[in-house]
Amino acid sequence: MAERAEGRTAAVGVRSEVGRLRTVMLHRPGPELRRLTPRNNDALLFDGIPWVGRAQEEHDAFADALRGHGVEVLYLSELLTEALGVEEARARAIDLTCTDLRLGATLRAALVARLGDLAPDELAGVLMAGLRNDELTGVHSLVTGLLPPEEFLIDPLPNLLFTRDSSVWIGDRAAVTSLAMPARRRETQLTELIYAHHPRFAGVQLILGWGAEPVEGGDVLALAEGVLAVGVGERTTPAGVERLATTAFDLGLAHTILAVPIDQDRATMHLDTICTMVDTDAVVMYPNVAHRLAAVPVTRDEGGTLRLGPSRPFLEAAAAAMGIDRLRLIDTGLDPVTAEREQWDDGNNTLAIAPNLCVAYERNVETNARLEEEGVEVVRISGSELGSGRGGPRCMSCPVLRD
Ligand SMILES: NC(=O)NCCC[C@H](N)C(=O)O
Repeated sequence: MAERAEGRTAAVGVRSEVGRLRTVMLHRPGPELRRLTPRNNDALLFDGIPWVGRAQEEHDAFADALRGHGVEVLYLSELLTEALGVEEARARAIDLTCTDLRLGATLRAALVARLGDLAPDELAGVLMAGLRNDELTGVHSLVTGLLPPEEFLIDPLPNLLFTRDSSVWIGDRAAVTSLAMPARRRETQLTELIYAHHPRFAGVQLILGWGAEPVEGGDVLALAEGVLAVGVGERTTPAGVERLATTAFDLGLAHTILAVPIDQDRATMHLDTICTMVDTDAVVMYPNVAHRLAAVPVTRDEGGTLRLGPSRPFLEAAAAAMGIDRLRLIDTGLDPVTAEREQWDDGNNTLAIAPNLCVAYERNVETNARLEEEGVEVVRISGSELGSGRGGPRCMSCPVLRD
């Protein structure tokens, strides 16, 4: 529980994937998406050039669907702007942004001064959308003179949309993650500023932190109280799992971590691209991997040493760690081609609002139909533009409070 500045108490904490969702942090896509071009979209981890206005409409509908189910929606950009009203946060933001070695001393000094003159909302805007060389007028340095006009002096962060990855609540702690891909690394500086300085999160203790062994929130599933599944693949590394496990055990936040090796592919970049929970004892999973997904239980012995158990089929290992007889697999039963198409379009990336109630992209018609046949109510949202960044409803949401 955290004390708000004005003395009221803001509830925080996540101990489940499916407990009723009370508060969530989203990021409404903004000017940072307008930075995407056919020349930079691959490096910026988008598979196309989204129509920004339509992406915003789709995102507004997503947020409305959540509010319609009683969920409080916090926006990352608003939290960031408010956090930057705190002088210490502002100084740190400018300092971190301007350490970039591409800048050189002269330009760095000029940028520090220029950013220091901005109001909190303007500064937040630059931190999110970046700054092109030709947008910095009136500064003459060797670096600005030699760099092409379209070069970014501060990189844009179009993947802020995927708030799932840049922080994750484990119990009542906010874990600031450490993102693997260069295009996303700076995002966690912003989430750290929010949690460290926004009055809403006063008193919340942070764990992990940016710039360390990679752990991404999309790989972390809170299967049950004290049990986390953590994907190990393109993003979260074995060393990241070691740090997460050590931290969670030290703080009594978990007793078992299931390390789940996943293919090192873009299509399966995070565990939540192939498996999400839809009930306290049920998951929906990409059928093309369901038969071979395995988990290695990580525990700690009394001497404090991390211990790896034998690798077992994921469902078995998860049920054992959760202390239940069986973790049900909602088998989408799709033929491999349809399954592959719908997985690519984040059909398995559902966001639970409550047990047996989830948000999913409408385009994954067959996966959604199977979920409904199994008694899971599906709130459908459009994601034709949002999906071009390869992320679905779970990726686009960071739960801050769940029952
Ligand atoms: N949890 C998720 O799977 N997040 C989706 C992240 C998509 C983003 N374009 C990325 O490549 O990191």
